[in-house]
Amino acid sequence: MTITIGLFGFGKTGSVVAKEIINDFECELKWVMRESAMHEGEYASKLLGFDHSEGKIYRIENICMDQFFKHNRVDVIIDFSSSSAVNVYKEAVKYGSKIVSAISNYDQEDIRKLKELSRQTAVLYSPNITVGINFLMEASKSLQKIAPNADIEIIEEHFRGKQDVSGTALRIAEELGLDKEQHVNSIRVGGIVGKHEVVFGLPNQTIRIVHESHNRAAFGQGAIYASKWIMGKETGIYSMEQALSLIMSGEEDLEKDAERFIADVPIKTS
Ligand SMILES: NC(=O)C1=CN([C@@H]2O[C@H](COP(=O)(O)OP(=O)(O)OC[C@H]3O[C@@H](n4cnc5c(N)ncnc54)[C@H](OP(=O)(O)O)[C@@H]3O)[C@@H](O)[C@H]2O)C=CC1
Ligand SMILES: O=C(O)C1=N[C@H](C(=O)O)C[C@H](O)C1
Repeated sequence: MTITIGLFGFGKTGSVVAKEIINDFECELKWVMRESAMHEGEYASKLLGFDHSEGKIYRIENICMDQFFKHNRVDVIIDFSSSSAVNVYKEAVKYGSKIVSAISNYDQEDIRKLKELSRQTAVLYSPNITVGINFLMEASKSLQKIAPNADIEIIEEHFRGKQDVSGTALRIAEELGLDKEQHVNSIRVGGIVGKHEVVFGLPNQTIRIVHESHNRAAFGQGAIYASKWIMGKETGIYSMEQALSLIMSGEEDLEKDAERFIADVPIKTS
């Protein structure tokens, strides 16, 4: 069964996520929503070098919310745009769409609205939607149990233009019971896609657990994994940890799932 997807955001990350969705045989990109008029009415697939037409681009201010979602219903909305988009896709939920939000730093009112939507549909929210960062979180929690007296610092590194503190790093601090203001250290240099390091300081040695996203395709693969997982879920709010729980518990073979992440998925030609 093909999963139909509506994508919010076609920027640094959304444009790469769109390519991953188009490349996935089990998914169909129905539309892309963006803020500016750039490429409005064109197809994301054509802009990304495909021959076929998939993922028509719309400008958010030019759509009639209710009519658009009524006539362009999708199974899952994936959000790589901004905090405020939640005010828009609440209309889509009326037509049964589920939500996978990757927005890393919601403002308080918008995160409340997102949680409100989870009363009507299944919502998965993750500030870092890669499979690997969830392994880092589990490993860090395990190490903290083994070495409860270690000093712990979190270092997050991103591209120079990233304004906000990494939502992932804040989540890691929360999971480890650390003061987010005191123990998250941000570095902004060059074009770093995303690196998170948890440093455990012991009297005579240091242990570091590091996750690095080398390509924004990692976020697309994580969002697609989450979209496939959420299809079978009832109304409620979910995390990426929950979506990966079978893999994390060893009950599911990552190798089997890793095919989605590491195999060269043949590009659609039709
Ligand atoms: N959870 C995760 O693992 C990850 C999360 N992120 C998060 O994804 C978000 C986007 O990151 P990034 O791609 O670097 O940002 P960019 O600024 O490069 O792209 C943002 C995109 O969203 C569009 N946009 C902004 N506001 C709206 C809106 N209200 N409705 C529809 N479209 C909108 C913009 O439109 P236009 O192009 O027309 O201006 C643009 O295409 C950030 O919150 C970032 O933290 C990023 C990577 C991984
Ligand atoms: O803005 C980004 O690009 C990223 N944001 C997320 C965050 O703030 O944690 C995740 C990823 O590291 C990339």
